[in-house]
Amino acid sequence: MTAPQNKSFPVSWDQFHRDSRALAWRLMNEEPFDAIVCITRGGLVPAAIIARELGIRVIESVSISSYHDYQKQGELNVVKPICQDIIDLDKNGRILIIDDLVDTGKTGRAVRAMLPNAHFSTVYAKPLARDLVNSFVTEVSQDTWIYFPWDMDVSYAPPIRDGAQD
Ligand SMILES: O=P(O)(O)OC[C@H]1O[C@H](OP(=O)(O)OP(=O)(O)O)[C@H](O)[C@@H]1O
Ligand SMILES: Nc1nc2[nH]cnc2c(=O)[nH]1
Ligand SMILES: [Mg+2]
Repeated sequence: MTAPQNKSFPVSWDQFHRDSRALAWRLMNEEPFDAIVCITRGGLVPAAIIARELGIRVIESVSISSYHDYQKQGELNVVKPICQDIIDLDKNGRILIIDDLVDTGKTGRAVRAMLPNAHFSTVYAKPLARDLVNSFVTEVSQDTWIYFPWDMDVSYAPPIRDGAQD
């Protein structure tokens, strides 16, 4: 159980695109990769952006779910495992694992165990799991919840003097 995540970090589509591109720039130093394994669902969007920037056309997914009740993490459930062809490719150490973020690190650790030689990258990282990833773009504090553009909608914001929250 981690501290309550009572700060918020909303991310727009523009910002997420820019941050994912920044990660692709960093990965230019680690190339070449034979394939991307994205951790769905959150890893799908950054994987698409990075695949485009680095010219990677082999994309596999591994589906892990553990946040069954909004911010509450429960038991880890591997909904779709990685196919054997990709596990075999890991021997060459040229697989890139992509996710949107690491928080406690529980999800990332499970995928790391499946592909021990892979390079693991996320767009955002919280301190508890920062050392688990080989590269990331932005660190946010452990008590912050990141809101991704696909989880948000445009809505009315009351004026600051009427008690708007930041
Ligand atoms: O480091 P952890 O504490 O394990 O949390 C990180 C994981 O949590 C989120 O996925 P989630 O389980 O919510 O599923 P989703 O990607 O399908 O939204 C996020 O996309 C990461 O995969
Ligand atoms: N959207 C979102 N999902 C998460 N899963 C674990 N931590 C987070 C977070 O900060 N934001
Ligand atoms: Mg996820």
